[in-house]
Amino acid sequence: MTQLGLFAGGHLAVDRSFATAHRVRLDDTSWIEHVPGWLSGSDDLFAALLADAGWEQRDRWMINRVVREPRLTAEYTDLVDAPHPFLHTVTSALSDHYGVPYDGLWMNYYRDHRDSTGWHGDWPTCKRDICTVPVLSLGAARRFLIRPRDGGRSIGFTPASGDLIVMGGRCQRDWRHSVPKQATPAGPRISVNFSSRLQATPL
Ligand SMILES: O=C(O)CCC(=O)C(=O)O
Ligand SMILES: [Fe+2]
Repeated sequence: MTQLGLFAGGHLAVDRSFATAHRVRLDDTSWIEHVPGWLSGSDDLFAALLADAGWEQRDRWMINRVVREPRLTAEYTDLVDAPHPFLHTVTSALSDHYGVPYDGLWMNYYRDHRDSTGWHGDWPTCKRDICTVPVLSLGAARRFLIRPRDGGRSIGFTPASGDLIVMGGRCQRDWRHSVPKQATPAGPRISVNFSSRLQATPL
């Protein structure tokens, strides 16, 4: 672990060696990677983002009615506006390791076990066949599922606070992912999704 910053008494660091990374091959062209314990000091980052990010309740049209999204969202299309300085360190470590120039953030705040994200592929942040999408988990552990686009068995992960889940290859084309609601109570969770203008631009 390299120590990269001290904020609000907390020791924040990322593992630039990605020593704990475990890659699962989904099919010939898609993969998903779990990196347990990648960020240390995650509770401090969680608390700071909860307090300082610009959380919004979004509504969306579903066929003919407006549906309130079951989570809050904070979007930073330009990394310079990131609500915490350590997010710059996190982003540069991810860009160096995965070879993608990440330059934006998309964050979800799941207030409790009733909040969720339905099955989807990332759009409009991934307009290329091949995209690498890192998602950093902070706070409560929740299930993260991925399944083939046309249906089939899902593969599940339970990223803990500080864990990274990375979707790669054709995941956003051929697979769908979700964070389901759950029956058992869970505390709040934030996910930080990293985006890149490059990947958002079709080839
Ligand atoms: O919260 C997560 O772990 C995933 C969120 C997600 O897939 C998204 O916002 O596109
Ligand atoms: Fe997503």
